[in-house]
Amino acid sequence: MSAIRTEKLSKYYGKRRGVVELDLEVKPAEVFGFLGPNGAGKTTTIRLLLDLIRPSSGQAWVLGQPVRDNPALRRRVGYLPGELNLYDGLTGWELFRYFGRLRGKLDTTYLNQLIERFNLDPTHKLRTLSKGGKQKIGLVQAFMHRPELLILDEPTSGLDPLLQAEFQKLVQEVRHEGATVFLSSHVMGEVQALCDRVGIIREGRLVAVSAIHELAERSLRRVRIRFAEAINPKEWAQVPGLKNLRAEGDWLEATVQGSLDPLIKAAAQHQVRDFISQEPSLEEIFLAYYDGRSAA
Ligand SMILES: Nc1ncnc2c1ncn2[C@@H]1O[C@H](COP(=O)(O)OP(=O)(O)OP(=O)(O)O)[C@@H](O)[C@H]1O
Repeated sequence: MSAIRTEKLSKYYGKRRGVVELDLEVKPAEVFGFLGPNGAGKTTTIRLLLDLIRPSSGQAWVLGQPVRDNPALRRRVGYLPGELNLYDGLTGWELFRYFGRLRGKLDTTYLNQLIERFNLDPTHKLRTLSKGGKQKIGLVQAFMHRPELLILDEPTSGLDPLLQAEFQKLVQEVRHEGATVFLSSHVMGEVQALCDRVGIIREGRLVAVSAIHELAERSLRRVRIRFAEAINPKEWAQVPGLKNLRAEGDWLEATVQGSLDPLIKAAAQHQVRDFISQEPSLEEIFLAYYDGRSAA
């Protein structure tokens, strides 16, 4: 059984494209990252999976069941919406109690643990909280009933680095307990740190699904190294994986495809003053992906 499956799932808002013929499969107990630029269709997909909006055509199944008109299924799923504004008039506690009642039971021990881990004060009304404060409430309510599947829309947006790390730990824990996590993001680093596989959506269409290590192998990085003395450009032309190489005086710049290891080993033969490696943007990852395909 798949944790999530969609078959030719499409959604149009009038004539506007939401998502187009999406065939998606997420396996049980995997962490799946759904990656794409703004407006690509991530939120639309998530809302379709939760039956919050209806598809124009196609079908979706969650935990082996059709999502349509299936309130029992919702209790088995934890959902973090992109925006929690609907509940602005409630305090954190009120929101947790409300969701606890909807889902039938409230494990207060686990809830209190989560509140502590996210360093949360649930006594304030949501409208008075910062974006990060609301995000913490949203995360706690998504995890608090130990759902079998978590569907999280941009889960770390607004979280400081410490809480991002706490979130990553929590995801790994629930996954070890057998839960599946589906999360959307437009930040490559977060997806790389957390996910087993990633699907890339662009203009409403799923353009690639790949294991995270394959994506990293294909991705490009811009590297700049400054040495203690002038270097010989010819030496660097031999290093595998370097493209767009420029070597002048005491510095070198190159685009590296895949592993940085050969370049680092070559650089280690000299005295290095500075080393800058830029994470590729989503656009560069897409380009590397397409380059890889056309070369294959
Ligand atoms: N209620 C709506 N009415 C009309 N068009 C919509 C509606 N919701 C989304 N769209 C359009 O559908 C497309 C996909 O939007 P969606 O919000 O799913 O993208 P996203 O990948 O989640 O982007 P973001 O990262 O900005 O949240 C966009 O072109 C958007 O303008």
